[in-house]
Amino acid sequence: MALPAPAQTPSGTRSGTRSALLVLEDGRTFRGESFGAEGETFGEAVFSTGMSGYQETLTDPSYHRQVVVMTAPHVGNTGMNDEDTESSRIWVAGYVVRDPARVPSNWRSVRTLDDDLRDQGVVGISGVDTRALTRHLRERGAMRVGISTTENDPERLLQRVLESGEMAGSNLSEAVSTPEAYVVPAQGERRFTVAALDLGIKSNTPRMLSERGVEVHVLPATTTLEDVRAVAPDGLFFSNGPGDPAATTAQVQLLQDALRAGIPYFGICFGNQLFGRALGFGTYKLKYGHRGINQPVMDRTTGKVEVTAHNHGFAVDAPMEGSTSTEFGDVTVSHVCLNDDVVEGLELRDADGRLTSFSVQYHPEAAAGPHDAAYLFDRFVDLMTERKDA
Ligand SMILES: NC(=O)CC[C@H](N)C(=O)O
Repeated sequence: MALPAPAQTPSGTRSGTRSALLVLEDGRTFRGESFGAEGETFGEAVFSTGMSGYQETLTDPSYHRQVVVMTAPHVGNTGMNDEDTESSRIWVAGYVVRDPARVPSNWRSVRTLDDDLRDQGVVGISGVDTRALTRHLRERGAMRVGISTTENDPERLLQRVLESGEMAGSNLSEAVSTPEAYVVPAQGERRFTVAALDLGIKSNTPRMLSERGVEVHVLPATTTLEDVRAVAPDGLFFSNGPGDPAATTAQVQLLQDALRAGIPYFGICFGNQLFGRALGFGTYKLKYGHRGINQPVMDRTTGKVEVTAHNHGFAVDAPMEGSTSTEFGDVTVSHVCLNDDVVEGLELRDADGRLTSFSVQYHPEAAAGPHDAAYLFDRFVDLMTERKDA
């Protein structure tokens, strides 16, 4: 017997009755219910395996132009709070969930996930078999997708999906970067100054540097070497960010100039890919990428395995064994993903074998995520300390 419909929707829950359509670029179609804003959206369909941290995922600028499919079946259970956002807004182009929380419950929750998606105009879909969708993306690879609450015909939506932009070849850094430079002060005594290029930076990165006595000058993506020098930095940092590293040239040149000037460098994710390109390696698109908070990585310099947060669809193509000599020094692959042997870190050493710069493909700032890799911020501080003492 069918249950009687509730007399009214309890406050804070989704209305969720309008139907929504999802069409992948190879024609596979899913039907579900509208979740978040109504309308139509397009992007690259990717899946994230994180069982928590949806607020940090949604607000990570690296997801710009991507439609995120959550493999965790229940999403929104702890609502949205005012502390965990990784930037000023939700960046995902669309959101796909199986079973949204009807009543969020957490002492910090101030809004529902549905409210925030709707208020920020982010189109989503719920009630989708996210296991089937994820398996499809895993087998066929990441691809373009459209979600619509206004179109009922899959063929017509497919046409628009095929007209939408591809991720490969997209340069998106300037679309997400800060328009103006700003400073995150060091906590306690200021020990170092770092110039941090914002290519889509997450709030937790300057926070983790500032906790280590670093004054962080967050600079726009269009920054020149003169702007970097004006900060008189002890180190240069390039953040995570959206888009195809192969479509980014100005920042690669800036990094090469900074390396020639002898400024120690640390890069995260997109910052690892641009470091790879600056050193002369290529980058390539992974079939479906790594997105989640439990990816095993080995630090080959210590042999230790860490459980890490990932969000990348591209990777650096560098030789796993031996070192490669470049005009900047000798490069080795310092970290590797134990799931699929993808390059997860690079290390540059001078002729005396001293570390001069390094980067990782994953997220030591890990918000949300395990904090196994936080030691990398200490490694950057140690590198700047050695430079200062030298
Ligand atoms: N999180 C990131 O920095 C992502 C880097 C790049 N856009 C990729 O998808 O691989």
